[in-house]
Amino acid sequence: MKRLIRSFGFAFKGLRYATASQPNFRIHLVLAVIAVVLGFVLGISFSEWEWIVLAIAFVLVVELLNTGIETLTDLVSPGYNEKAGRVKDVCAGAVVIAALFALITGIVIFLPKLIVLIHHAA
Ligand SMILES: Nc1ncnc2c1ncn2[C@@H]1O[C@H](COP(=O)(O)OP(=O)(O)OP(=O)(O)O)[C@@H](O)[C@H]1O
Repeated sequence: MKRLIRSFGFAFKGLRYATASQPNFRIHLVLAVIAVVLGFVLGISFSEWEWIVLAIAFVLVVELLNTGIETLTDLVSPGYNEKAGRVKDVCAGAVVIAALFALITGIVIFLPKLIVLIHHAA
């Protein structure tokens, strides 16, 4: 049990580091909060919540792995190295794919409901 609590402590240290050092991670956290608030306000269904939670977790996990690999790359190759650059570019590509997935999920779920809401308000 003590080991488990210690492991959670390290994990939270990693999350704190990513939040403090990565502006992109903070932006994704803010967008996640906005998506959750919109989910409650628009009263989305259970299966829609599943997609939103999946999209949020997917983006944050990919962003964390990107941060970890970036840090490791800087450790292994502090100077200029073409391959180090390629590693970071590929990881950045993974973040873009995850973010696009989340954006499309958000549009598919929220946009029709927002349009109905705006029509009712007008
Ligand atoms: N050691 C290196 N050798 C060659 N090119 C590098 C190196 N480090 C970074 N680069 C290039 O610069 C780009 C930006 O790298 P950087 O380390 O600044 O990450 P970043 O995009 O600022 O990431 P983040 O904003 O998530 O911290 C990389 O995608 C890569 O193309």
